[in-house]
Amino acid sequence: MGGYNHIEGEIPYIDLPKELLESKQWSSTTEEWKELCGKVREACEDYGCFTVGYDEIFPAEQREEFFMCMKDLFDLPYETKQKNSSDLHPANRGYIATSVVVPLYESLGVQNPIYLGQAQAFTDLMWPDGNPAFCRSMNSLSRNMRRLELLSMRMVLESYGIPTYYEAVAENSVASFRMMKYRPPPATDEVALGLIEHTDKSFLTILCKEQVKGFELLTKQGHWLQFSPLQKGNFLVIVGEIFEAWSNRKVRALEHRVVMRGDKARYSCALFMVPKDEEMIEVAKEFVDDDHPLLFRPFNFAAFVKYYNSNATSKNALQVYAGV
Ligand SMILES: O=C(O)CCC(=O)C(=O)O
Ligand SMILES: [Fe+2]
Repeated sequence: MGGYNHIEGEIPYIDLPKELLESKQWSSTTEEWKELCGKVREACEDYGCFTVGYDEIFPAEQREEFFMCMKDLFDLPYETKQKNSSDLHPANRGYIATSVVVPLYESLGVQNPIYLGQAQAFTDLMWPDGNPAFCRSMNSLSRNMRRLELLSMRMVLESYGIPTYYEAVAENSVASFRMMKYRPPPATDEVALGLIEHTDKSFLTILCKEQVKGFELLTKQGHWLQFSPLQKGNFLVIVGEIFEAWSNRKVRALEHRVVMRGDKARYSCALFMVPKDEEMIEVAKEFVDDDHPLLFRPFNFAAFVKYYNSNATSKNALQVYAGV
């Protein structure tokens, strides 16, 4: 397996040039562009994830500022956080409080904070007296993550020779932003599950991490690998189940979990590229032939989420729900 800039702890690191991230024109015929698209695709197929650096465009200070804001958010009273609610999408658009099921985990989801109005509405809900720093910071971080998400998607499609799907995928998806806090285990020498192993219900997920360990991923060889804070790249691009289905399993959804050790709380945030509720997910015809029979029947995204939410303990929910 070749071609990655760097593999540390078995996760590929891909150096996406600053110009590419800044540019609005993501199409090119140069060899360099093609080669880079190939690397992104290979990472999605072989690993289900890759890391990228992003410091020039989104400096560490700005990320740190947002993580400070997030601490204030989770310090708000339960009653306030609970105002952010959603029946169909508790994880993507609502508040998940710590409970017996997830004793260390707490999260708040916001739909499309890449738009200032949406970021403002959430901020007003949490801080009726205002919190402009939070609003600005969430809006700017999520916009940068969305840019990275769209670019990654574009590059994979380009590498498969089907860039024309890009517009539809981008337009028919929403940017679901989720902020998470994990409490440390009750005793410092204890190791405790922060978030159970799962694959994301997204096309792609961009994860931004603070310097507290805990993210673990299942390698193709079947062992759990800790994502080291020293690993190059501050953003992790993760393949989700929807992309796996749409590509007829050409790309692989990454199984991951969070394991808490030590005495520090952990904060993280992620942007999920999820289909709009009404969207039908249908395997792209280019991925089906005599050697690659159709693996998933067309399914509606919201109906699948509803099924998953009521059968959350079932593994391989998508396979059970939409597998041929
Ligand atoms: O907090 C993390 O690092 C991972 C979160 C995650 O996997 C998720 O929200 O789907
Ligand atoms: Fe996840």
